[in-house]
Amino acid sequence: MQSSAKSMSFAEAERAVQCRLMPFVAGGVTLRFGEDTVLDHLDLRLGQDGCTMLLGPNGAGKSLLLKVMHGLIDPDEGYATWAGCAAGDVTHVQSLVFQKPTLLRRSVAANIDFVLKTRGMDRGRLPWLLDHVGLAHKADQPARLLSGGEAQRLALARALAIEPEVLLLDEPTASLDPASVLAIERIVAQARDSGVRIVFVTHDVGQARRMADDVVFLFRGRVQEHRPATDFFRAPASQAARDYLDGNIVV
Ligand SMILES: Nc1ncnc2c1ncn2[C@@H]1O[C@H](COP(=O)(O)OP(=O)(O)OP(=O)(O)O)[C@@H](O)[C@H]1O
Repeated sequence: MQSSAKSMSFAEAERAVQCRLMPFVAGGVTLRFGEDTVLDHLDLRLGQDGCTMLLGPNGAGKSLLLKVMHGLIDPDEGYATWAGCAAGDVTHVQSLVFQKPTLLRRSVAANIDFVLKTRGMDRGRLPWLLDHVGLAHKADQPARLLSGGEAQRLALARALAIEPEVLLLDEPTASLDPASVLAIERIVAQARDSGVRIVFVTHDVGQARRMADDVVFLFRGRVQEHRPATDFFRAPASQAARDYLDGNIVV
């Protein structure tokens, strides 16, 4: 029998390693809490590859948008789809990592193994995952004894354990020291290079410059700008983005 790889054209083979969940398309996404409209007719389209950095001032709606993308919150109006599928139907091929990881009161290794087991993944990947995030030497240590940076690396290992097509990151390096920040960025960049689509919320403009392929700038629940990173950082189009990058207060 001919192998499927051999029967594919080059273009088909190239498509096969791309993320099958893309594009992400949001149209008219509106979310209200009482009188407050926190996402306001938000439109967004994310293409096939790379790392999208989601920037914007406090309260702009970045975390809520990630939750809508991950199907944790249904908008009051509008739609959010991944390759045409409702966000809530594809959570099994997405991982969401928060600023403060919630770890099980077990060993480092058991935290990862739990995910592999419950998701029916190959448990033989455990040593590779531990090594990949630089925690092999801490495998048997209780997870609660990890430093902040190590705990976040463990959270990333668990997120990667399911072999996600999309990795959503909500300020994963806030409050980490520079070396830990770079360690996390390296792991995320490797995931991106292996075809995982990344959407990354940060307030660290240096990090955004290092990591971004494109930038979505959110302001008052709307997408104010969505542009290639080089264009955005060279000449942000909106006053709000200019103020944000200049460190002026924009609320
Ligand atoms: N459960 C909730 N009930 C009421 N208001 C909420 C709720 N969750 C979020 N909000 C409000 O929605 C707005 C957007 O919140 P969100 O957490 O998405 O902001 P953000 O851009 O991630 O901000 P930050 O940079 O400070 O993390 C904020 O004004 C917040 O107070």
